[in-house]
Amino acid sequence: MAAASTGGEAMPGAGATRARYRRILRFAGWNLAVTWWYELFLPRIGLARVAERTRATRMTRVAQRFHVLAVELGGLMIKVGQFMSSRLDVLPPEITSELEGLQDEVPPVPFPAIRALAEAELGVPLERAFAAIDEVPVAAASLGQAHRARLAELDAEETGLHGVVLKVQRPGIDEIVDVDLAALRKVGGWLSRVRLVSDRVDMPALVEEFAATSMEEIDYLHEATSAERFAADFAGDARVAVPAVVWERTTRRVLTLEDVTAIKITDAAALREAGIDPAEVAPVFATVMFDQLFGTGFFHADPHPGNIFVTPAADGALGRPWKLTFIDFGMMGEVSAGTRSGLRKLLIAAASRDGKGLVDAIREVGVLVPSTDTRELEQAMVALFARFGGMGFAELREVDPREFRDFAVQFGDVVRSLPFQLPENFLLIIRAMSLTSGVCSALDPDFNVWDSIEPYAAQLIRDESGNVVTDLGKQALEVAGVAWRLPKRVDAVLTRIEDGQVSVQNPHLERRVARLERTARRLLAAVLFAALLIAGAVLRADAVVFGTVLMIGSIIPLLFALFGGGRGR
Ligand SMILES: Nc1ncnc2c1ncn2[C@@H]1O[C@H](COP(=O)(O)OP(=O)(O)OP(=O)(O)O)[C@@H](O)[C@H]1O
Repeated sequence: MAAASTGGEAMPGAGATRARYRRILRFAGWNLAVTWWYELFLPRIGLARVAERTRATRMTRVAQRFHVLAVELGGLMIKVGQFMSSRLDVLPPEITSELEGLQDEVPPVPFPAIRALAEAELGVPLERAFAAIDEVPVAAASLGQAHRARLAELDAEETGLHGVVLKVQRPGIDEIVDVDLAALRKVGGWLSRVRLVSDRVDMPALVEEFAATSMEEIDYLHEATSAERFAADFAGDARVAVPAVVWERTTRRVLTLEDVTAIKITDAAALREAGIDPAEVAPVFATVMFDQLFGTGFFHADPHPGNIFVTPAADGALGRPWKLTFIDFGMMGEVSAGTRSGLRKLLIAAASRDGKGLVDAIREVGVLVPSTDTRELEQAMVALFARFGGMGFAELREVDPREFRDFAVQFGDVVRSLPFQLPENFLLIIRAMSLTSGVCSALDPDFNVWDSIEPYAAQLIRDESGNVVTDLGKQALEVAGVAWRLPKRVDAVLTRIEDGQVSVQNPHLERRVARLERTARRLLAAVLFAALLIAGAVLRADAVVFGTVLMIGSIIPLLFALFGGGRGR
């Protein structure tokens, strides 16, 4: 792309830095002024219709201009674009879909500049550190680029590694990030003085959240630590491999990792050639991802096909014929204990068709601003359960799909009118889930990713019943509050647990918990339905892809398991 000249620029001087800062502010200032004119001034003089009529075109144009600016400036502006494209909860679809395609469209840095930076960082000439380096990068991104290399003999002996991949940051990226963050803070300050924005988004917090992620991304020591944490989480697990970090050749700006190039996970032809059935990879991949989300709580938030290899075992030495090898630990997410507790409540509320409880749980998860008036949302939830909640599988099949869609659109309006803001870790979870689901369907179109979640939902229910047993005093009232609405079987068990009739030692408890687990399958469907519908609605029913996919996705588990015969045993 011709405009990409400054994206690859090395070491900006003070003049260039100032120019960059001014350019970002000019862009933001101009677009804010135009938006103010249309959205605030025109309605005041009775011309609201003009603002409405031109809104979609204006938004598209702003996004297109930002796209050009981001590609031209590189640095954090690309990340800002990617970040905005994922904020489907707060930004209009005209902006998010235009920026969705914004990839790292920057040219690679010429090798001499990469060499200079790597040598300054490592403190030795590259010839001493490496036996060979491929000067043509494997990949070039806005913050750094990757080169294949071979370790020098001594290092190779010490580490047992030969082939490595060397990730080197773009020279001057620190200064660029500083300038970009300073400009963003300024723009964030402007925006937070606009009521329309400050009512919906905590702008300074959002900028700081973005700044923190960006600072982490330009710290390769952080990525190396994440790689090792992820490796430790799966230590001894024959399904997963992680490249080793060559710490001697790693600094904040240079990351040296074992070269683990293997078969790209979605390369069906190569998998078959290696004697691996792609359909057998899908369930393993799904479980490994859910183990992270529901088990360790530390998850890979960017599991796109380019970041996962399938590594065939040399002569079956791995204990299984192949492994999944993850790379790129720059974007990791965590599922906190608070989130898990909120999700548990969501599960119970959805299962008990408790619209108000569901809204409370959503609030607890931190998705709704505390002062929000949620009556309309509660009504929508109640209507949702009233309309579809009591139907059998056969009946649901008879429902005209347009009715689902109409309901979703109507529901979407209610949700959109609320000050929703998905916390960053939720966006990462949704991102990880949707990438996982995409990879799985590429591997096996018949594979139902929701099947793999069942055991985890069962575990959540098990945890919940554990809480009831161990923390009776605190929980009893709360549980009693929802228990009457629970499906009969769950209700009976919970009541007995509450009454102290079932103790931890009680041999019947296991059986009862096992029954709860089976019931969880039904609960799961309800939760997935509600959660995905909410997510879909929050992410806008009218967004070209994501929202719609989630909306449709939300119907599937509902049809599939909520009232599906035979699954509850
Ligand atoms: N350990 C490794 N073994 C083999 N190839 C690797 C390894 N690490 C990185 N690569 C290659 O380099 C490319 C870029 O690496 P990585 O994804 O880590 O960088 P990035 O700058 O975070 O890129 P992005 O965020 O755009 O995916 C990968 O797509 C892969 O082709």
